[in-house]
Amino acid sequence: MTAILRFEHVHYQYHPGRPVLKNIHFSLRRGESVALIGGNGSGKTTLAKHCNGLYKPTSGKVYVDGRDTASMAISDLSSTVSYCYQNPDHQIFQSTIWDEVAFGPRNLGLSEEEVENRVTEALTAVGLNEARAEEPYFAGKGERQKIAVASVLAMKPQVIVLDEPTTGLDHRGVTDMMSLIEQLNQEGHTILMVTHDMRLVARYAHRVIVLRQGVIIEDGSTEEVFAKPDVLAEAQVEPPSVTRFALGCGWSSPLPLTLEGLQQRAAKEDEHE
Ligand SMILES: Nc1ncnc2c1ncn2[C@@H]1O[C@H](COP(=O)(O)OP(=O)(O)OP(=O)(O)O)[C@@H](O)[C@H]1O
Repeated sequence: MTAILRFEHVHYQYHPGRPVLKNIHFSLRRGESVALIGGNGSGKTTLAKHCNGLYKPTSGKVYVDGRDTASMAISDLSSTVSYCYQNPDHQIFQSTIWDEVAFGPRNLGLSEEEVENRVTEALTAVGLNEARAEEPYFAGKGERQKIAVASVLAMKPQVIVLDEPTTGLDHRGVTDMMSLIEQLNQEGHTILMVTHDMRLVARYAHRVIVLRQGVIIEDGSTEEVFAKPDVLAEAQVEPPSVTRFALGCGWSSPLPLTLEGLQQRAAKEDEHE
């Protein structure tokens, strides 16, 4: 797999002398499903907003499909990588659901027929095609979240960056949203998901990047990272109960965890909820 997104020694500060991201260096390969985790204020959203050029590094480089984001507009990058806001209300601004989802494809200069096709496909994927004429602001939180995801889908980006996509959703909403994200990944989209929900990480991510105070302190396969409770504790991340269960059995670290085992147990816990 080749790199579709590459951070090279990225530093970022909102205020001089107060760096929020420090020497961030990693690549995402095509088709990966990666979770970005860390405690509150560790820099996850700031990092995520660099992926599509919303933020430009204070120093260092971000490359999207080999192109330096520093010299590109968000609109030029949006067909390759799209960022889905943590709060859908930061993203939604049109008066109907259809217009909201059509906004991005229209900006790409596509024909009205192609725009219609993409909107229908994206709204169908999130189960909202019937509601296309409604006003997004009257939709519930789960539906607004889906509208925001549909808007990203309609751009057909190769990389989808999702910032806490399940926040505020009920159990059914979380299951629907995660099934959709899993399906997109299986169709070949690269996924980078910011989340505090370690059970979702155990079930859906193949790789985990751990941030602490703006520094990547771990980057590895999900089973490798969850086998390091000391790293998770350092990052102020509560390990999923599946790894606590394994630790409780007295297994020595590194734990004999497999991705399949993690996924199965996380799925079982979901069913029992
Ligand atoms: N617009 C801003 N201006 C100034 N400082 C900011 C701004 N946005 C975030 N910060 C600061 O940057 C640091 C990283 O914030 P960020 O939101 O990226 O972290 P996070 O890991 O996503 O947090 P959370 O899990 O709480 O969403 C925090 O100290 C935060 O206060």
